[in-house]
Amino acid sequence: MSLRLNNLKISYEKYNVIDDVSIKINKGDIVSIIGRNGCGKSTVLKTIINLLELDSGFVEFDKTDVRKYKRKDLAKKIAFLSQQKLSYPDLTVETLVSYGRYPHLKFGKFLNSNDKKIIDESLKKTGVYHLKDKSIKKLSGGERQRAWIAMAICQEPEILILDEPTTYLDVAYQIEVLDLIKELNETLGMTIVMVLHDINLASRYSKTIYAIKDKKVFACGTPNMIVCPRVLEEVFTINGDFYVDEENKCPFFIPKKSKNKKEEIKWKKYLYFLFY
Ligand SMILES: Nc1ncnc2c1ncn2[C@@H]1O[C@H](COP(=O)(O)OP(=O)(O)OP(=O)(O)O)[C@@H](O)[C@H]1O
Repeated sequence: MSLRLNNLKISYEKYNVIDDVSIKINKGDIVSIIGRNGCGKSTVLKTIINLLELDSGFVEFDKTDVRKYKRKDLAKKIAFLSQQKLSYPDLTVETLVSYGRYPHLKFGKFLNSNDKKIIDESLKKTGVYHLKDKSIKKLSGGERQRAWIAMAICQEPEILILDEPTTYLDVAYQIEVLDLIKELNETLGMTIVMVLHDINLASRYSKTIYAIKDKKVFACGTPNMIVCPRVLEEVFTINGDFYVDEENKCPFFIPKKSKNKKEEIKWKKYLYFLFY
């Protein structure tokens, strides 16, 4: 398995959002992409499954441009979970998870006993087997996220792509979902690419982090190389106190106030206007 994003340049109509981004993902890696809101993280993820037209550059999976794959063939290799939507279809967990088998079905064929076995295994691996007959509308946030992940692993992908998998989850569910993702990486050798907003979680769960700023990769490397004063000041205009998480062997930090004075002044003016 090899995945390379090469010198990507991407625009929405005339508005350029990514100027020159290259990312190399190795088999078995856990890669997180971090950066400020609107810097283009989701845009970059979408190019991996050929959802967007590129101005220039290319994405290569197993040495073949993803634009040359049939959508169904790509879906057998790469599963993509977009940011959680606020409305959910009224499906049982089992039906939702079974959708993961569709890229593997031949035209006009139904799920066979092997597909059903894979569905059951996916439900069990993600700890939602006991919920299989429940509507996904009636699940808690953490359970629902696990059900979506079950659908993705039911696809039996080599790469799992997750756009902010911890959004809307409380801290316990965030850890639960990321522990599950780590376990999938360790036990099934699944390569993980995700966008995370929480830098401490990215530090704890990633092997490699890419930080995006000004439409480019500002820095990439191990958590030790990225979760440091210079990178966080440059990318997020924040500083903080940095520590080592001895148990998880990674850096973590406690942020302090924004260093961007101009932004602070703008907000103060706005609050003044609202309240006086
Ligand atoms: N379909 C679209 N049409 C036009 N502009 C878009 C579209 N999707 C995203 N954008 C713009 O492209 C920029 C990058 O968006 P993107 O969603 O990739 O950022 P992000 O880093 O994932 O943001 P966030 O952290 O807020 O989720 C933003 O300015 C956004 O408004």
